[in-house]
Amino acid sequence: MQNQENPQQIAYLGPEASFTYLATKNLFPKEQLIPLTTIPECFEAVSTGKVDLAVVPIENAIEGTVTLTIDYLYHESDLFVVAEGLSKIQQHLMVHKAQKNHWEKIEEIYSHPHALAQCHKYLYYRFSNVPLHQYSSTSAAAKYVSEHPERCIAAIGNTSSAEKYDLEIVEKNIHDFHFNHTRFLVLSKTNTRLPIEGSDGIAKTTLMLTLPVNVSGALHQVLSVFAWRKLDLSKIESRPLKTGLGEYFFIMDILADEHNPMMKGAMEELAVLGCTVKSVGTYYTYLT
Ligand SMILES: O=C(O)C(=O)Cc1ccccc1
Repeated sequence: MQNQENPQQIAYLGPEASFTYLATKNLFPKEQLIPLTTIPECFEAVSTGKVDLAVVPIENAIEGTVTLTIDYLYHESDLFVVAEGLSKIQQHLMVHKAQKNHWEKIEEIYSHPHALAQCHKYLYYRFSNVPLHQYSSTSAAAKYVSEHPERCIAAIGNTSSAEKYDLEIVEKNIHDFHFNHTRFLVLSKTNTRLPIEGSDGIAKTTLMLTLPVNVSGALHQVLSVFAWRKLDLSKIESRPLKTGLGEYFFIMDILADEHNPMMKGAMEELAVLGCTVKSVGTYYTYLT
């Protein structure tokens, strides 16, 4: 995944030291990394060819799906997923060093919405009356705190952010559940998966699917297409089609290669059942 003579340009949800940055740096240690402010900007940078690839968060073990990423994948782009990064996530409370002796009187807390949600119980019991502010990333929040030494405010994020923006970590591991991992997707304009080397070697295919309208048992039929072929689903989730209440598309992760004959058969059978189905690619998982 590296090319020293002609480095690839890889966009990620920045700024530097975000969780996405750490995953991206791990996946692409030799490439040129480009921080962008939002997930839609990452999609656009790949779609318009400004960068070769982009890395965005897709799902957290505590807080669930990053809906913006799923929705952009379905509604707003024709991009493919070419790899997945899986990272352990540890959230810490940090303040400006000038405020380190007053941190128990914090007046405002800043972070990415997923990070705030991962620490919901901690914040509820420890800082119940303190306003929470959503920021585009945990590192953007840390940067903001570093730029306001006169204010008794805090950010929630990782150790790299604390180091990069010279903040003091005042409480460690404040996420509510010990098992805290996030999946990140590597997006590309072409359906060319990253090499199997360094990955877990298990092919995963993500499908986006809509059911035929007003067919009783349609979801049951879809599931049986995979069940009798013994194709293992690792995820199924519905999201609004944005055309009306009760209208959804489904995201399904199948632990099989899209070129596997059983998968090809499944896709054909789904079409015959009246589903619209699109594969956004088969890819491998890399621990980051
Ligand atoms: O805000 C960040 O640092 C991100 O990269 C997004 C995110 C937020 C919380 C957990 C994992 C990723």
